[in-house]
Amino acid sequence: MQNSKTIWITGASSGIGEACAYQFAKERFNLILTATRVDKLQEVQCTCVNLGARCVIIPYDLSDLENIDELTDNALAAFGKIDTLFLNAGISQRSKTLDTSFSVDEKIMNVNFFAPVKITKRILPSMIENGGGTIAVTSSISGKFGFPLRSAYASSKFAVYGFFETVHAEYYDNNIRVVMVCPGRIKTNISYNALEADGSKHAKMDEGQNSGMSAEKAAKKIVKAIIKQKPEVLVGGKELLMVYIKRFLPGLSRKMVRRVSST
Ligand SMILES: NC(=O)c1ccc[n+]([C@@H]2O[C@H](COP(=O)([O-])OP(=O)(O)OC[C@H]3O[C@@H](n4cnc5c(N)ncnc54)[C@H](O)[C@@H]3O)[C@@H](O)[C@H]2O)c1
Repeated sequence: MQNSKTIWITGASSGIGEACAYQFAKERFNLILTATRVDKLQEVQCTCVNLGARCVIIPYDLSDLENIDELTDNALAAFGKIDTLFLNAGISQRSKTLDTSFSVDEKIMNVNFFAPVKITKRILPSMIENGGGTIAVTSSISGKFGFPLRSAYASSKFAVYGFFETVHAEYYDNNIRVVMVCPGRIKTNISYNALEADGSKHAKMDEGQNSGMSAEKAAKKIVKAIIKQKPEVLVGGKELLMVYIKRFLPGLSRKMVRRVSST
């Protein structure tokens, strides 16, 4: 039977977002999927429909902040309401702070932080009017501690924690629940699509990424946490230990991070 709930997932054309789309399709959510690549989104849509879900795609480049209100209005119109918003689209970085052009810093902040902020400001009033909703946001363990070659990326992932923990505190009484998704290393295209100092693509599958948890396994855990409206879900392998080392032994954490190879 069709679930009457609707979810909008950004970054649904590959990796974590794609794998989560299939899990939500199996749960019979109505799906709205956004990412840059139309052809990939169409393939994901086709699989979701075959799994029994209703699915609409809205391709969009989230580095374009100007037209986000229109994008959001289109997403709201697709099924008449959005119960769950999963702000998952993201772009990573592979360049040292001083080498990175400011336009790369800006692009990463726009896609990973300002686009989610703008979308949320447009969606939240309708969620409140409908009696509540869930906002899930993909941060990262890089949103808990700095990491070599990730100055803008880590900043954007710290920033979403600050913004969305605040949204949770402010709108809890309106029945709004925020789920912070915090992956460690998941085997996706993230390193391939990461930006170098000049904005070109890293275009490599990094060793650490390659040995990460599969997107499918991560998605099962993430989707369960979103449906149960858990405050936070950490997914990955032994790298997640760093979160606890940072919390309880910050000096040791800094020493360990300094020694990490640059990928
Ligand atoms: N893979 C990991 O190890 C890992 C670890 C921590 C956090 N994350 C986060 O998980 C999220 C998903 O990444 P992934 O690992 O699945 O990588 P991925 O590269 O496979 O997927 C990224 C998705 O975001 C979309 N996207 C990127 N730039 C966009 C833009 N300008 N406009 C619209 N969509 C855009 C892509 O089209 C794609 O659908 C990201 O926010 C990433 O930062 C991933």
